[in-house]
Amino acid sequence: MRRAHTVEQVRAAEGELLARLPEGALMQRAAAGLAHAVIDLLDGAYGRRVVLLIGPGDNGGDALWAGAMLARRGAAVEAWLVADRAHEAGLTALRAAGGRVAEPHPDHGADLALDGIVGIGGRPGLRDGAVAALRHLDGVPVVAVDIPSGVDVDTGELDGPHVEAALTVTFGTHKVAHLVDPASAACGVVHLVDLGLALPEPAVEALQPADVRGLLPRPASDAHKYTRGVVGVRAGSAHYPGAARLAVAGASCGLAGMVRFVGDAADGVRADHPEVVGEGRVQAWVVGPGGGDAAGEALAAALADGVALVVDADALAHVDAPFGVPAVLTPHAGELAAMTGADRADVEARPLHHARAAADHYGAVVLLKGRHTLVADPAGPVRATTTGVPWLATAGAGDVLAGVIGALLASGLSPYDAASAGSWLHGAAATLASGGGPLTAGDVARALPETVRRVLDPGMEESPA
Ligand SMILES: NC(=O)C1=CN([C@@H]2O[C@H](COP(=O)(O)OP(=O)(O)OC[C@H]3O[C@@H](n4cnc5c(N)ncnc54)[C@H](OP(=O)(O)O)[C@@H]3O)[C@@H](O)[C@H]2O)[C@@H](O)CC1
Ligand SMILES: Nc1ncnc2c1ncn2[C@@H]1O[C@H](COP(=O)(O)OP(=O)(O)O)[C@@H](O)[C@H]1O
Ligand SMILES: [K+]
Repeated sequence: MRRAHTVEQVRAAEGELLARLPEGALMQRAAAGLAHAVIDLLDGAYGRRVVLLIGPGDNGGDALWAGAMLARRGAAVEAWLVADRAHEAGLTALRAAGGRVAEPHPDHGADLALDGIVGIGGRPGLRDGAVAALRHLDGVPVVAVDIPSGVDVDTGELDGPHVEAALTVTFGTHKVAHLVDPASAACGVVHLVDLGLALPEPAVEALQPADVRGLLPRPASDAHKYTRGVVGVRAGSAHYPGAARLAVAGASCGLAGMVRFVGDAADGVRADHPEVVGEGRVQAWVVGPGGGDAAGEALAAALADGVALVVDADALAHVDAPFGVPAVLTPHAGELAAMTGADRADVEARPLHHARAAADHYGAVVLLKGRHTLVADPAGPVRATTTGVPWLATAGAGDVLAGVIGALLASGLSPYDAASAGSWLHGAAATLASGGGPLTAGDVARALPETVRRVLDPGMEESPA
């Protein structure tokens, strides 16, 4: 599991460790990890040109100490001080290693810039000195120290200018902004340097292949189709028959024992999936994709069964709070805005806030779709999905997602686990189907069994941030 903690949690954990370690030891660990990550990225230090952007606090201290290590290995290192003060011991170390301090200027020839403007002590936005210095670094890859300066660390929100990093090297644990958009999109690849912190339950977490492997249902040796769970799909309409077929395609990923379908598009559904049967008992319903005007009735019919639900698309407009049955609500930003009366732009700017608030309001798991989909439960950390590719932003992809989550719910996973593992698989299937190029929603559904096969193979590595 990738875990992300708040600034307050990090400060408390660091405080305990600082009291036991010699002064400066933690910063040395952080700076050494940072310098190694830079050397990896530059494929060496000797002869490379590195600019350090140095703010007033310990974040700048990390960058200065790392700069000193790079200078000792033969890099030409120049520190630009963008605040009214800078970490004294770090400055002394940089100078002693042959690095120099300079005013920001355009003729630096830098191969890379280190952003040590602010870390977890920073407020959103950047001050003028930092903005002016960054203008000279247009086109130069930036490695953010701990956090791309200017983002809101605990919410992942943006308010004013911020650094766009190619790589972020963080310390001790991930921070919320590394996982939650829009800030996480400014982090680039995120690399964690372990500091040995003892940390409490995280605020946000992201499943890794081993976590998904642990959650996925596997048929027992004496399994039959009913013990594996039956998922029902109530979807589609005369207007949107394709949504029914795509939701069924997701549900037919093989993770449940049987799929039932109720709706107008039964002929098309059976042409795609001859194994799909009609109305009957289910352990979970998927309601809403392409449901049109009949989505309210479909939701009422599914609710009458008293089983777990995935509520998507047109059915979301008929959800009352509190919802009262185990459920996953799967809005995109526009749908969540319509449900709660918020502005769509505000949902996109503050997805963590809105996902959490909606989960509390409805007393249900809310899966807010986006680049990093968020899964909020009324209790427990929010889960962010870091699998997937932008090609997945394609019509019908959400229908497939609803189907997969339904299959996992029917197999016995909790709404929280079904939503987060389903979203992870959906993103991973998109990456597999894309192979770097375009895809359709049907391609994502077809890639699901191979994605499951790969994740069940314990050799699969960590997913990227
Ligand atoms: N603690 C530890 O054990 C370890 C910590 N480590 C490192 O320390 C970092 C935290 O350092 P920190 O606490 O000194 O805060 P930091 O982020 O450098 O900010 C400093 C000052 O910046 C200012 N400022 C605020 N917003 C601003 C803005 N938008 N634009 C410009 N300036 C702004 C504000 O001061 P002000 O000017 O408002 O008085 C604020 O006080 C952490 O991220 C990690 O890198 C590692 O070494 C591992 C061990
Ligand atoms: N930039 C992006 N990168 C990766 N995935 C994305 C991005 N934008 C959207 N997605 C994903 O694409 C899917 C789109 O679903 P949705 O908006 O419901 O489409 P539809 O209603 O057409 O099925 C969601 O799973 C969402 O998380
Ligand atoms: K920084």
